Amino acid sequence: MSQIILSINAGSSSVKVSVYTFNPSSSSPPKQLASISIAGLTAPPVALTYSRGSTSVAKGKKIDNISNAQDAFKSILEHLTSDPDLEELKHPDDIAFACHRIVHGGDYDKPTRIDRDTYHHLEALSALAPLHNAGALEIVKAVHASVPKASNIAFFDSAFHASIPAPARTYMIDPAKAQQNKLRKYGFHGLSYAYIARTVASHLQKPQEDLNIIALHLGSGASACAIRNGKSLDTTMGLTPLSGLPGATRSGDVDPSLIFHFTHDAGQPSPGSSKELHVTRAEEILNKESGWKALAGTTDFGEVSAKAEKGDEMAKLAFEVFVDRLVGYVGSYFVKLEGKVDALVFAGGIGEHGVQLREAVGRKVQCLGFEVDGAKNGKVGKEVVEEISKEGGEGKKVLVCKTDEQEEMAEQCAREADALRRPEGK
Ligand SMILES: Nc1ncnc2c1ncn2[C@@H]1O[C@H](COP(=O)(O)OP(=O)(O)O)[C@@H](O)[C@H]1O
Ligand SMILES: CC(=O)OP(=O)(O)O
Ligand SMILES: [Mg+2]
Repeated sequence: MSQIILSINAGSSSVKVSVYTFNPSSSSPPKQLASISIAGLTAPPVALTYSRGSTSVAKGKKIDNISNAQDAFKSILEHLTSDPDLEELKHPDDIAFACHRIVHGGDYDKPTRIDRDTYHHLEALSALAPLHNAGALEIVKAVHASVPKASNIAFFDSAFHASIPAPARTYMIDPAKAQQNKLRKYGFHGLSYAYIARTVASHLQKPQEDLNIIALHLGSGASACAIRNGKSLDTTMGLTPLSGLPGATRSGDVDPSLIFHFTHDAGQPSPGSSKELHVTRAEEILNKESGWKALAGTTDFGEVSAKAEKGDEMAKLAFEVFVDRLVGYVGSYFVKLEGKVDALVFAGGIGEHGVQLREAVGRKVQCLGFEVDGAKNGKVGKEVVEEISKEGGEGKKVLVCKTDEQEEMAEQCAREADALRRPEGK
């Protein structure tokens, strides 16, 4: 009999949920029934978008009285269970699995059922990533209360990077301190990179074990990943999602001593800090008050690109800083992969929609054998993976991949459903 999977992706300012059905006794992949999101939690208006199959039911509909991830999830569940046309999901008890994207998974390297012990482990881990894990854990609590029959499964954004070798994941600091405080590179966006590796291998008709790519996940948080033989070899985010590339509100890499010249309050708790959620002023400035919002005044990279084209100096600078850092990592990863690269892959909101960004990066990495075709770049369609490189060339492809973290969780959940399901009576 078919079962329902709810895939929940709690971002810093939005909650996205996709609903899937799958048959545990068949090997067919899960089928998406509906997709719903509430965005604008940190910068109102709060807006709901809902589609069922190919029907768009609501797009950016303003909703009131919601300001946190937990309330957003409750409202989403209410919308789904009260939609008369979503016949497979009439009651919370119809949900067999609730999949949660947890950004920081510490040493966890695979999907894990959340029981009392794992929940406490995850709470303790939040100290390493207070800005990223807190919303997701709030939703785990809400699901536990309102969907009591579901098996809750944690999918970690860091798990895909468990294969990064020691020289790339070690910081050159006192090893005893590093071990004691778990200070190392973890890496994030791993669900997205797992999806990219799987779908790009299939597009190139190669076994995933033979796939070598440089993948760029560019959304409000941005990172790059060198993938060798289908596994993560290195990535730009580190102990937390702050390092590496800049983002919408994140600085990316800076000299670590910069913050003491920026503010004398660097180590003080930020005004938004609470007993449960300890965030310093330094973390707040570098995570929430930097990036292209600081330089160009907007978190929307589409707007940065449009303003840059019209000659706005600060938007142009923000655009060029991003390109500068991106091509630096592409060069570095090209060397780490010893030049054996099947494709450069753009993904995430900016990777999918940023025509100017892809063109600008393409121009600078041409020396490595990647050539972006202007016409193809301008008309990327709806396929999961599309080529934007020139025919012929040196055989190094440039691709755009419509990555989907919710679908990746549903796929992995369906594949391992028997092992992940909650034992009877627990
Ligand atoms: N036309 C566009 N050109 C460049 N960037 C765009 C365009 N449209 C959307 N974006 C960017 O995509 C981002 C959203 O990407 P997404 O991967 O969904 O982000 P999130 O990290 O929130 O999951 C937006 O914040 C915006 O910066
Ligand atoms: C890990 C991370 O930065 O996630 P997001 O891009 O969704 O904020
Ligand atoms: Mg994202």
